[in-house]
Amino acid sequence: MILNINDVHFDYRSRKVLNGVELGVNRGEILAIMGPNGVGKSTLLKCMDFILKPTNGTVMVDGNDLSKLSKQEIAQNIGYVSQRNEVSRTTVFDAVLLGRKPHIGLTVSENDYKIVDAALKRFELEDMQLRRIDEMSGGELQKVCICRAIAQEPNVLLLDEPTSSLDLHNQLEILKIIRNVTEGHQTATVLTMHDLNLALRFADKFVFMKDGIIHDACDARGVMPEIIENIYGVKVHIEYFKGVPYVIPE
Ligand SMILES: Nc1ncnc2c1ncn2[C@@H]1O[C@H](COP(=O)(O)OP(=O)(O)OP(=O)(O)O)[C@@H](O)[C@H]1O
Repeated sequence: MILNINDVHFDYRSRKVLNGVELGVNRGEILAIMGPNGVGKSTLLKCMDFILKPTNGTVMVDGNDLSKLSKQEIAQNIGYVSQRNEVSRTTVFDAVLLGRKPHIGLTVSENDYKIVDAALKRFELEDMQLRRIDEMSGGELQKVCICRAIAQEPNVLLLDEPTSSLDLHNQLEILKIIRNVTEGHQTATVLTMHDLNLALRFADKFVFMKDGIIHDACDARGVMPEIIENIYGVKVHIEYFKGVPYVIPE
């Protein structure tokens, strides 16, 4: 496993949010963290990147305990895109180049520029590369932030609701890129998402959070109506179309 979370606890002062989370992700896999609002999905992603330090438990990346790594080593291993994208006055090009920061020595290399150019092309952002990110739409900015994380070339990519501002075309395109990168580079992606059907289409594994722990873990075919009802309190049917399961609320 490239990422292993063992017995992770986290409290915001007296408020207990994570209460012994266990999960693992293999190379080449996309894992979707599902669950209702406020259950702790974003908190768990932040603990996986040590933006928040777990009050107990370990996060292991590629066999390394995150608590023993420097900030730069963590950034070489883990890329994180927040649910709330921060806006500065930089251009799209500079914002994506920032993704190379953990790898850059004294100067930016030809290889760094090559990786940035390739990422911009992949995300169809070349024509926008000189635009300022504080003048972009929510969806354009979300694409730039994911593009930057891909240019970072991390072993593990953490994405908090990566498609929340994207139109249908961009949702599918960005998730295809994430799938291709995860499989092609044999890295791992962990994402949170509220759209069950989009997650069922792109993720390999699912964990459902409830009461601060992972309540259910399965692959797409293991997602049963009982799990959805138990987690969200909504009765659903699951139908298959072209081999992909779809969740239909009653
Ligand atoms: N900085 C903070 N200080 C105190 N409590 C917080 C803080 N951030 C989040 N919380 C609380 O911790 C709980 C988990 O929040 P978190 O953002 O991890 O949930 P989530 O599952 O990602 O929710 P959503 O699906 O709505 O994005 C919530 O009850 C939230 O109010």
